[in-house]
Amino acid sequence: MDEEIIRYDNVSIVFDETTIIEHFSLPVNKGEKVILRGPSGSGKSTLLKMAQGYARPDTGTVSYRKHAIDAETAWKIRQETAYISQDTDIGEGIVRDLIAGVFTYASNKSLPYETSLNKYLALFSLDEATLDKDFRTLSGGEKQRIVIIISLLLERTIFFLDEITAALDGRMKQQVADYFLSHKDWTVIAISHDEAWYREGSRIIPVGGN
Ligand SMILES: Nc1ncnc2c1ncn2[C@@H]1O[C@H](COP(=O)(O)OP(=O)(O)OP(=O)(O)O)[C@@H](O)[C@H]1O
Repeated sequence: MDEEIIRYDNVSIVFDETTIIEHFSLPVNKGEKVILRGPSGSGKSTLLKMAQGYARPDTGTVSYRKHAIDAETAWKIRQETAYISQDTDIGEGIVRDLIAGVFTYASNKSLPYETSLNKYLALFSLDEATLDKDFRTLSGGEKQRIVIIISLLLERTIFFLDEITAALDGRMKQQVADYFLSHKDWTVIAISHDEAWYREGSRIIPVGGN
């Protein structure tokens, strides 16, 4: 039987008296690859934020594994899912130290991330020398790939991806999209305008007026 991960049920949200999202409904089952497509300002990022409890609908409900999202479930969701955005402002310092810092948190401590790190660097065409650079000196595309790698090292299987390939070149857009789309068990809700995400097996969901 299909295992429901996220469900938007008749969700509406109003900001500053403007209705941004109106009567949006979408069930997302385990393993589905959902691509949200819509004009700028149509509320795509807000929908992803709702799925992690960072935004609340004015009417309707958003559920995670059949439980309406509230403060308690939001905490659990953030432990179990990964949100990656195109905002790569994750801090300063040497890349290797930044990555190590993520794994000093109690909840991530048991993950043997070092064994996977080199595999991901190679997969996304980053030199090992990148680890010894100051994060601030990396290009936008390099920063984006490091942020993606950190999320992958956390070994989550539910991903909310907000335009994560926007700063990458054509070949790398494809490489990253392929990686997320190819894992059968992973549940992915991605916002992207890049063609790399639009392919057989992806479920394209229009948001707003398109
Ligand atoms: N917390 C907030 N308070 C007020 N307005 C907000 C808030 N969050 C989002 N908005 C507004 O809601 C609208 C939708 O924003 P959102 O970022 O969800 O759109 P989007 O479809 O992801 O846009 P883009 O494709 O440009 O990233 C925008 O006009 C934004 O300014």
